[in-house]
Amino acid sequence: MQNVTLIGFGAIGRTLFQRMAGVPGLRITHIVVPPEHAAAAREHAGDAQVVSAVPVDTDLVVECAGHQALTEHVLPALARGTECAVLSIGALSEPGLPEQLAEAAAQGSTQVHLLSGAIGGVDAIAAARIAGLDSVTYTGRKPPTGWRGTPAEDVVNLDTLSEPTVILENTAREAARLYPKNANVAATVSLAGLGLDHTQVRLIADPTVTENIHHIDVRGAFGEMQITMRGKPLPDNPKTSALTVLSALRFLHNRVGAVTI
Ligand SMILES: NC(=O)C1=CN([C@@H]2O[C@H](COP(=O)(O)OP(=O)(O)OC[C@H]3O[C@@H](n4cnc5c(N)ncnc54)[C@H](OP(=O)(O)O)[C@@H]3O)[C@@H](O)[C@H]2O)C=CC1
Ligand SMILES: O=C([O-])CC(=O)C(=O)O
Repeated sequence: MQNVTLIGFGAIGRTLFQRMAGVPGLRITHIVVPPEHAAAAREHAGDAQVVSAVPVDTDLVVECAGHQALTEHVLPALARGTECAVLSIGALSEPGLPEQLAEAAAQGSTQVHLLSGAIGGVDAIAAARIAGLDSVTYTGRKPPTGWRGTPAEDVVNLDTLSEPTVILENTAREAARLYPKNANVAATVSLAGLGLDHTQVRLIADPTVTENIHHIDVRGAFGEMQITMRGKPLPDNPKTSALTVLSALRFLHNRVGAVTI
């Protein structure tokens, strides 16, 4: 039995926790939340313990909390030798953080896994990179509700928007800096491919759609690839596609399955 600690108990953490019930070979034993959320989290945590730090004897950590959790919890866990899987990939746009994660994992002789989250095709981009990539572009399109609480509110009036409107056209690094909760896919695609400074990103607020739509165009020595994902958002967080939870579940299933895919 592998003991798993979740960091974060928001839209992803709660859904993942519910879906993990009954998965053989794995159990979520601890959930790390900010102290002010501890009482509310205990109401939904079942037998898992709600704590403020990752326990030293956990086998595996899954982060679904945000930028701060990477420095506060993931770096020390890796340095102690605990394997970690990360969903807040947008946070890796902070200069130095990818190197810090790599150094902490090396110090602990373990690995940090950057999960594919809301997007598919990360395996293909990372494989194609080996032979050389010419261009990687990413377009993220969400309904106006998906942009609430972000700098998009200074660019357009989300309440009255009547047609698709580009709110950012820049590099993946700039997209992740300005829209950390909406540019995880941009950061993932970049880290698999040409890097944050060489991946072009367009973010669009679109009142005509109800899904989170991710489109990737990749060209290189391998050929070409175009992927469009139309992800249904989680009911608790319109910024987050439901597939993100499933990508973490896939990772966990692969930890214990005799065959991994
Ligand atoms: N890789 C991908 O494709 C995707 C990644 N994500 C990322 O996954 C993460 C979780 O998303 P989601 O569940 O939708 O977000 P939510 O905002 O619903 O939940 C995140 C929770 O983590 C808590 N939290 C923040 N900091 C810490 C910390 N240091 N330690 C423990 N808990 C903390 C938050 O508390 P509080 O509200 O008080 O801050 C909140 O309760 C986000 O970073 C998001 O950007 C999301 C979608 C796709
Ligand atoms: O669709 C999602 O789940 C989240 C998203 O756009 C992103 O963070 O890039």
